[in-house]
Amino acid sequence: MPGKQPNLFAFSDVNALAPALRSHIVTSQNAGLLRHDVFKVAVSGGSLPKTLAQALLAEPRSEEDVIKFDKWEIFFADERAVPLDHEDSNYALIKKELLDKIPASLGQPKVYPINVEYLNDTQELADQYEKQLVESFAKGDSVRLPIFDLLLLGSGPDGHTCSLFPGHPLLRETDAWVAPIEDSPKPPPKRITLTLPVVTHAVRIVFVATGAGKKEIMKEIFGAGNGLPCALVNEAAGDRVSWFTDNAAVEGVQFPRRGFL
Ligand SMILES: O=C1O[C@H](COP(=O)(O)O)[C@@H](O)[C@H](O)[C@H]1O
Repeated sequence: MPGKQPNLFAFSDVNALAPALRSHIVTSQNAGLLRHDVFKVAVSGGSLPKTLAQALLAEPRSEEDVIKFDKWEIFFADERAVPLDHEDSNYALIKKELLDKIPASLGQPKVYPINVEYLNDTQELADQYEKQLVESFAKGDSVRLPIFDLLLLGSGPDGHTCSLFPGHPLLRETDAWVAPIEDSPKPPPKRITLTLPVVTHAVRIVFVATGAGKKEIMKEIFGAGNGLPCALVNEAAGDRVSWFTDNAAVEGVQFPRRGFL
């Protein structure tokens, strides 16, 4: 892998991982607030929200460690074309795991769910979500891409991230910021997702991958020339990417660059 390499932070377990993940997120938050007085973040579903909640709902260890939720704008890295209270909804998951548990004293984030009026037309669902991004990021100006302060992503056991799946033509999308997918190999089939250029242009990108079930795909992602979506993000974004894993997920994985916290 040429150029700057992604960082890897591996921990004994999720309890050890969570405080380090929090520090990384807080650093990103504080940089975002300095830059534009807001913290623009996109989150994934799957196994991530639980770990994220463990990290973010812990007591701050100092004044610099405070999560300023009232300054957060939370978008979805991908979402399934289902109602917001459906068991497959990424919004429902993050709401249950995190949003509903944020103490009022910490302030509440501005959250951008999909517009469920368009569930039957995934192209329109994606276009409407992109419109929300345009309103938030461009504010009347013309911008080529939305630059998130932070993306919080998962990696599926097939190497997918967001709803960008291995070998799918959507990986070649260069114009749209948000795209529909109607043939997701992982159910449910109809979804929308941030596209690869949006993902790779974020200021920082975090992957959280835990458990022995991720070990084999982690070897592939960090192997040569596999074209897996997670590997494409690593290649394009280099050291703006940080992987937070437990030891079980990275047993036997050769990392070009191992970080220490
Ligand atoms: O379908 C999805 O899967 C990925 C990975 O999920 P995980 O449970 O293996 O962590 C997730 O990041 C994505 O948001 C979700 O829609």
